[in-house]
Amino acid sequence: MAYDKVIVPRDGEKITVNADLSLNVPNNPIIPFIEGDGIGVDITPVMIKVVNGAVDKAYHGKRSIIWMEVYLGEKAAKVYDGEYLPSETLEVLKDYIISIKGPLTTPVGGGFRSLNVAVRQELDLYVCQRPVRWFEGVPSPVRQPELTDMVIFRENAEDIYAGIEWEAGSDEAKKVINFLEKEMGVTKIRFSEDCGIGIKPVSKEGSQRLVHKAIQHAIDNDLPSVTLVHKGNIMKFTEGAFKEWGYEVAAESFGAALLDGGPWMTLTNPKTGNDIVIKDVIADAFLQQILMRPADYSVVATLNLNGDYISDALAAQVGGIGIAPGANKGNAVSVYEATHGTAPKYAGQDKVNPGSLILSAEMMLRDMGWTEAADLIISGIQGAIAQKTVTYDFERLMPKATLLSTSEFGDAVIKHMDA
Ligand SMILES: NC(=O)C1=CN([C@@H]2O[C@H](COP(=O)(O)OP(=O)(O)OC[C@H]3O[C@@H](n4cnc5c(N)ncnc54)[C@H](OP(=O)(O)O)[C@@H]3O)[C@@H](O)[C@H]2O)C=CC1
Ligand SMILES: O=C(O)CCC(=O)C(=O)O
Ligand SMILES: [Mg+2]
Repeated sequence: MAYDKVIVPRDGEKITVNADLSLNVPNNPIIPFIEGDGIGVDITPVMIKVVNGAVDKAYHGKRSIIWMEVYLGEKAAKVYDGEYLPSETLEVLKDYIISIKGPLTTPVGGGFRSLNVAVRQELDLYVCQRPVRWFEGVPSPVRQPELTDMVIFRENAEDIYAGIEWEAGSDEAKKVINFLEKEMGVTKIRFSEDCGIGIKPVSKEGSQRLVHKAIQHAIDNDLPSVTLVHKGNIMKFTEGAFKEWGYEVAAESFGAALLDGGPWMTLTNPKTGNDIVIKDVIADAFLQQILMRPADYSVVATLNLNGDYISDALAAQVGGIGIAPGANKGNAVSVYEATHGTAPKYAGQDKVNPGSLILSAEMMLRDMGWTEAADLIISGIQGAIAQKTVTYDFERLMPKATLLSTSEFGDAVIKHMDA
């Protein structure tokens, strides 16, 4: 298929999806990439170099990734005459199934709030999967960072990220407030004259498909628990319902039974025979417990806003968002991306840590079944950190470390791939 601005390489093939959602990955898959704004220009080429290095080392030319640039954000606005979110890009991301993106700035005054959120919603990438693990030697603010080993499953399509809100004083806000007061009997809007209004949609279907994926991940990876994190004591019909629907899907789809009379549940992992506990915790208590008792948590399933906060908080425990990977996943299509943003003050300085995007690519390779290349990336990162050859974010906290630039760190990762 010919696109308007995207040049499809001749020497690659498409990844396709089977009816059971498994992937057919050719030996020369075309993978679309989005450079990203801000530090995207620094980290994306380094990620590509590291991935190519791992694939070459693992498969000696029998497999290779054929990269295809597609455009979103500021670069798209240049290529597509002012369009930040070209429909062609969304089409390519859908057609090619697996892709990877750098971070994007939300344009000031644009018609949408966040391009990143827009991509997730347009492609219905309803899972934001963010693993949090510690690499030996990474500086951490906690005493035993090795105890933090979790995978966040953040709902990615609903909640306040739907962007349904009206500015204080606007006709729309007044209209909604009027409706709430006159027709819904609401008496608790404290200052109704100057009040912004936001709506938080949370559905049964949206909650259950997310929790289903989280439980399946625990089964596939033989993990001991899935924790539903919510603020259901305050937001009963959104966050509270998420919890109820989560337990319901555990019982109805996976045969979970009440543990000691409930509400916690347990199920037997059909693949290993081990128990998986399904439990829940209120979000504020959870933020305390991840510091005090991180070993109690493994898979975490939560709503969109909680997941956003929890992602950065947990990343901090294992070294910060310089080393926090992620993936946005739908039923077939996935877009891999780091947890961090565009860090504009460092843009173009060849300074920041490319680890988050490299580890996002490592997740991508593993999901493609290219585990040998994925393993090499892990050993390369471990080796570079063990030698204390790191970027500024680690170097400033690590005694006697050698400061590397973004590109030098990428080269160090490649150098240590055999380690
Ligand atoms: N998915 C996405 O594309 C996301 C986009 N954004 C967007 O990014 C922009 C900037 O957001 P902001 O709130 O500043 O958050 P950022 O995540 O961009 O940066 C915050 C801080 O985190 C640290 N940091 C971020 N990335 C790295 C890295 N690769 N290596 C080392 N340290 C890193 C830096 O800390 P220090 O100063 O201590 O060195 C940086 O100042 C906004 O427009 C926001 O909307 C935000 C989050 C996600
Ligand atoms: O899109 C944005 O600007 C922020 C998104 C974000 O913080 C996240 O996905 O973690
Ligand atoms: Mg965030």
